[in-house]
This record gives sequence, structure tokens and C-alpha cells, in this order.
Amino acid sequence: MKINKPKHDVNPDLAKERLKCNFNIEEVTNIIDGGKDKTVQRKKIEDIALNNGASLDEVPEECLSIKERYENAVRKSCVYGNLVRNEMLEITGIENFESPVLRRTADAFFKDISPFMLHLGMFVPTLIGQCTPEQTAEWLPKALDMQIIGAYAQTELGHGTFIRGLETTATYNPEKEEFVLHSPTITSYKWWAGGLGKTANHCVVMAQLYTQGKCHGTHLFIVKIRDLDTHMPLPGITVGEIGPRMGFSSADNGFLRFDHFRIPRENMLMKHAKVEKDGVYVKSAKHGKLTYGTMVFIRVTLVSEMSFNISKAATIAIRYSAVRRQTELRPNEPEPQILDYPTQQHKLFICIATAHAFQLTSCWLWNTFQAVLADMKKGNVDTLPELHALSSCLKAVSTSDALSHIEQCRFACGGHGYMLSSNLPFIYSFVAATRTYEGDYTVLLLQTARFLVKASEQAEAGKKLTQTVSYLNRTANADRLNWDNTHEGIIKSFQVIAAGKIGQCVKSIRDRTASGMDYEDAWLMTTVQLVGAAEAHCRAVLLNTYWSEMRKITEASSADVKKVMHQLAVLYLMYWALEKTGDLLKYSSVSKKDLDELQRRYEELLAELRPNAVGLVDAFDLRDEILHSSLGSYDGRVYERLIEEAHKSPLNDEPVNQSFHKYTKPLMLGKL
Ligand SMILES: CCCCCCCC/C=C\CCCCCCCCCCCCCC(=O)SCCNC(=O)CCNC(=O)[C@H](O)C(C)(C)COP(=O)(O)OP(=O)(O)OC[C@H]1O[C@@H](n2cnc3c(N)ncnc32)[C@H](O)[C@@H]1OP(=O)(O)O
Ligand SMILES: Cc1cc2nc3c(=O)[nH]c(=O)nc-3n(C[C@H](O)[C@H](O)[C@H](O)COP(=O)(O)OP(=O)(O)OC[C@H]3O[C@@H](n4cnc5c(N)ncnc54)[C@H](O)[C@@H]3O)c2cc1C
Repeated sequence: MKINKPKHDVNPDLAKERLKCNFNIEEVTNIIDGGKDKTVQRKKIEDIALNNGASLDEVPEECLSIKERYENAVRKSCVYGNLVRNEMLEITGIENFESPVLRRTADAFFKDISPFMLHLGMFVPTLIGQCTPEQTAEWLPKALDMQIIGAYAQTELGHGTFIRGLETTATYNPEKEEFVLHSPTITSYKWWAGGLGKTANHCVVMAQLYTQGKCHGTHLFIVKIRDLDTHMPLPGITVGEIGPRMGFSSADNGFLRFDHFRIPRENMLMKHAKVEKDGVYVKSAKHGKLTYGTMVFIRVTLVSEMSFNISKAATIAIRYSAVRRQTELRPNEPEPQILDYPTQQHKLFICIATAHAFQLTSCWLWNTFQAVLADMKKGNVDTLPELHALSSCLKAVSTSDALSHIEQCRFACGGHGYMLSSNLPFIYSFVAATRTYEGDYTVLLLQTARFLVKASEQAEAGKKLTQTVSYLNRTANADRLNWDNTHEGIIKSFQVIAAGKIGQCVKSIRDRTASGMDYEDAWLMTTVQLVGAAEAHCRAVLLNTYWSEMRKITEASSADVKKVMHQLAVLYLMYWALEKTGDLLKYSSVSKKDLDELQRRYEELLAELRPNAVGLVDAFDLRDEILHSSLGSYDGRVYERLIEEAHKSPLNDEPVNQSFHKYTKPLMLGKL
């Protein structure tokens, strides 16, 4: 495999680590990419991005003012967008505009985020999923060619989670064959939409549809908000940026208010429902929630996005841990590499395993999503509820796990991990948002819980369940599982934990309704348990999917690769078993002795993986331009880079800052 040769000598400790690696790194890279041809394609696309002005910053993004950051991000987005349009999509195929490879190369341009991300990330997918063929022909080519730039404006100041509570109205006027968009209250301001504040000239808007005096609930509309030539907001539109945030600092999340703003009837996205010229409302959808389709799509893609973010953080923290030496273990011996500490390995090796677990699960979820889309094309929506339940819990758990693992990576890098130049704070604040957007963690787990409670009742009634909950058919009446200290035994025990928790929720709801509570209150009182049950179900799905997909995908691999991939998956199983010992004790016959044995094996496994740690993160094949990290570069020049980055601070532009003469000196002299 062609590696990008470092310009400098590699740090000797890191070089030694690479000699220790006992498997073929390229083979693992190919597995992660989904095949050798995909690796070749990825590298080709990365070359295009990296040879054409990536990392265009003279001054680090974070040292710029809010305005400069935004303007710089727009400049780079245009260079990048042009490359996507003219060169990269040629390779991926236009239908793969959401390819993870494009997403990955975007990181070479933006440490933080592109103001155009939501254009490709949500606007275009909404057009694809919600337009009639005529509307698709009208809007999609323009959007893909970036003749129009869009945002996705759903959330309002008053409501994000509860979509049915949105207040923006779209009232149909049959005389003029127009919808009138209006924001009737302060809480109905559209709020948060990425790229809306300053960049977009169009947006998809979710609004309550009124026609013939009746509200038909939320529907989607495409709205031109700015003049294409002057970029001035159109009359009736108030639009702007919502202000500084924890992350997303180079983008322009926006607000939007409509004052009786008129759009043609054809601008309602009419794939699933339409309003006829005379105002008659016609619903063609076989399922009530198809207008939520873009959200399901993004939730599916976020699982792979989390794998990518964990792999970046793990690469940084593990390379750094090989270079960093700290604390004398024995007198007169060199300080050990911090990677030699089992506590460090405990923080970090799970990150490698989790990146693999999420990658394999995301491929499986993507295939499930495609199968559901194919069913829906044939008019069958029966498989949608299971997809919604799966994508909801996997989005919730993958974003939440990614966040805590990335935080561990930062902890693992000590003080230097707190530096923006390490890139860990950027990765962390980006992922922190994913736990909230596209459906908050708790809210999405409660959606999965609704599905699980129904499934549990069906299992009780002897009905055969769909694949991801079929374990309820086998375990619904099981009291306590006989502990079986094998890999399959651990997976089964997680299924029993999930079944036990779901069963307990059903019982709590029934007990509460039996004692006179109405169903809504009984459900509400049980929500803490329901969130736990949905999380447990998600863990069972993740463990089972990772294990079975890993075995499938490594069937033809070399013995060494098989071994290390197997070790990672076992580490993942053991890590979660040890994290959930309380649940295991409650729902299985596991003993203290069994758990002690599991702990011992886990610690041995950390030591077995230790020589391959750097090789495993090298296999993620994240080029320095994508990692943007003073701590995680391939050559391990950690200290040199920290000093180089320090010199870039604008505060070092002059030896004495003017504030000394203005304020500090007068204070010192008592002349303030
Ligand atoms: C061009 C230049 C280059 C630029 C460089 C860019 C480079 C980029 C390269 C590539 C791009 C790739 C990008 C990939 C990364 C993507 C990043 C995206 C960033 C996204 C930013 C964030 C965007 C947002 O946040 S948008 C807003 C999202 N909002 C939400 O998610 C709201 C959450 N709330 C809900 O979903 C719902 O309100 C709810 C589900 C909680 C409740 O809905 P409800 O009240 O209507 O329903 P009920 O609870 O009553 O349920 C009734 C019934 O319906 C079922 N249900 C609910 N939802 C669904 C569904 N979606 N599908 C199917 N069924 C559903 C529910 O289960 C109930 O069923 P029952 O059977 O139980 O009745
Ligand atoms: C960086 C970022 C980018 C975004 N981009 C976009 C965008 O491009 N377009 C767009 O439309 N939106 C966007 N959003 C908005 C985002 O989708 C919402 O913030 C998100 O869906 C959460 O909704 P909320 O803010 O209303 O939270 P709330 O619903 O107010 O949640 C607050 C708390 O209440 C809890 N809660 C709420 N409802 C329930 C319930 N039923 N049961 C139990 N607990 C509950 C939640 O768990 C949470 O702890 C973005 C948000 C962020 C942070």
C-alpha cells in the first residue's frame, strides 16, 4: 500500500511500535473501507482533495474572529464544493453524493464544519426523498450543481423534539394557487438550521398545512429566501445567524421568520401528500410519518459518522501515547510510554473496537435501510417501524458512546489533549451536537421503547417477531439465563437483559394502570426504565451485529488479521459485560467467580493487543491533513508541532501586547 511518506524522521518510539505490529495493515484498511477497490477509490478521491488546496489556512481557523472564520469556511467550501461537483462525483457516481469518502475528505478542509454541509447533508436528501418526479426534475439538478444552496429548517425556537407542535403555518389560497407562510409567534421562529443564517438561498421548511379551513399537520415546502443575484433576503423574510455555540463555529446556524410570505403551490413537496389547485388535500402515503424520512436517513448515516470520529480520536490518542513517556516505574529505568499503562489501554483499545463495531453495524443498517426503501417502492410499509426503532436507538447509543469515548481519548492525552491543536476538542464538540440533533438521545430511545413494548406483547401472545427482536420470542418467559462464559453466551446474556428490562417495563405499566393510572401517566412514570430497556436492546443489537459481521467479513482474511479482528470483537464483548455487571447479576446466573475470570481475561486481552495498537490505528489510514492534530500525526513529532502551533497564536505576533501600556502598567503604577 502506498503510504504518504512523512517529511520528517518518525519519532523512534513510534517507529518501534510499527515494527512490533504482527498483521497486515493494508488488509485491515481494506476491510474497514469495504474492499480493496474501495480503498483505491478512497485514496484517489483523497488525492484530489489534498492536492487541490486542502488545509488552505495560513492562520489556524480557531485564531480568527467569528466573521473571518465564517468567510474563510465559505471560501474553502467553494473550492471544495467545486472539486466535489467537477471531479469527486465523477468517481463516486452522482448517486453517492453522501459517500463517507466525501465526508472524510471534507475534514481536510475544515477542522470545524462547512456552512454548506447541510446543503449536501439534508437539503439534497430531502429533495430526493420528498419530491414528485416533476419536482425532482425541477430542483435536484440545480441543487446538485450548486446553482441553489439549501438548508433544512424544521426546528423552531419553541419546539425541536415535538414536531407536531411546530407553529409555522402554510395556508393555501386557491385563488392565487399559493401557500402563505407565516410565523405567528415568537416561538415559531425557525431556529438552528445549519447554513441558513448567511449561506443558503433556499430552504426546506416544515410547517402546519392549512387548506379549506382545516389543519392537516406538518408538511414540507421548498422556499426561496434570498435573491439569487444580490443574496438579499426577500421581502417577508427575516433571516440571520443565531450566535456563538459550543462548536459548529465556522458555520452559520440560522433563524428565520415569515411574514405572510407567498410561495407557489408547486413548492409543497408532494411525494406523500398534495394539495390540488382547488385546495383539496390528498394523502397518498401509506404511513403517517413519511415526511420524517430525511431524519431517518440521517440517523442511519450518523452511525458511520460516529465510527469515523472515534477512529480519528483513537488515532490521535494512541500515537500520542506511544510517544509520550511519563512517571518512573522502577528507579533508574526510563519512564515508560504511557501506552504501556493498562489503565491507558483500557481507555483507548475500546475506542478502536468501537470504531469497528460501529462501522460494521452501519453497513448492516444501511443495507436494512435500502431493503426498507425497496419495500416502500412496492407499496409495502410494514418494515418501516422496525427501521425507525433501530435507527433511533443506534443513533442515540452510537452518538452517546462516541462522545464518552472521545472524551476518554482527550483524558488520555493529559493537558496537551486540551489544546485545540490536538483536534480533540473539535472532534468532541462536533460529536456533542450529534447526541442532540436529529433527535435527542432520550427522546429517540423512547421511540424504540414504544416498538419494544409492542413487540414484547406480541411475543407474549405467541406471535413470531421480526429479526432484530426475535430474541424476545426465545427469551420472553426466561427468568434467569444460565451464564455461559463464551462469546455467544455474552451476546445471549445481553438479549436476556434486554428482554428482562422490556418485560419489567410492561409489568410496571400494567401494575400502574391496574392501580387506576391512565395509560399515558403509567407510561410516563415508567420512562426511566423504558430508556434503560431501549439502551439494553441496542447493546444486544450492537454486540450481535458486530460479532456476526466481523466473522463474515474476515472469513477469507489471513490468519493474523483474523486473529486481531477477533481479539477486538472479544474485547468489545468483554468490555460491555464488565460495564454491565449489575444487569448480568440481575438477569443471569453469573457468579462473582465468573466475573473475576472475565476481568482477568479482559486484562490479558489488553496486553495481547498492546503490540498491535499503533498498527491498528494506522489501519484507519487517516492522513495528517485529515487528522489536523499536533499529537496524532504519522511521524509523531508531537513536541515540535506543539511549539510550531504555539508560534501561530496571534498573541505571539509582537513581544509586548498593547494592553500592557493601556491597562497593566497604569495599574502597576497606581495610575488607573
Ligand atoms: C457543497 C459544498 C461542500 C460542503 C462540504 C460538506 C461535505 C459533506 C459531505 C457529505 C455530506 C454527508 C453529511 C453526513 C453527516 C450528516 C450531518 C447532518 C447534520 C445534521 C444537523 C442536524 C439537523 C437536524 O437536527 S434537523 C431536525 C431534526 N429533528 C428531529 O430529529 C426531531 C425529533 N423528533 C421526532 O423525530 C418526532 O417528533 C418524534 C419521533 C419524537 C415524535 O413524533 P410524533 O409526535 O409525530 O410521533 P409519535 O411519537 O406520536 O409517534 C407516532 C407513531 O409514529 C412513529 N414514528 C415516529 N417517527 C417516525 C419515523 N421517523 N418513521 C417511522 N415512524 C415514526 C412512532 O414510532 C409511532 O408509532 P406507533 O406505532 O407507536 O404509533
Ligand atoms: C448543532 C446543531 C445543529 C442543528 N441543526 C439543525 C438543522 O439544520 N435543522 C433543524 O431543523 N434543526 C437543527 N437542530 C435542532 C435539533 O434538531 C434539536 O435541537 C433537537 O432535535 C432537540 O430538540 P430541542 O432542542 O427542542 O430539545 P428539547 O426537546 O427541548 O429537549 C430538552 C430536554 O428535554 C428532554 N425531552 C424533550 N421531550 C421529551 C420527552 N417527550 N420525553 C422525555 N424527555 C424529553 C430531552 O431529552 C432533553 O433532555 C440543530 C441542533 C444543533 C445543536
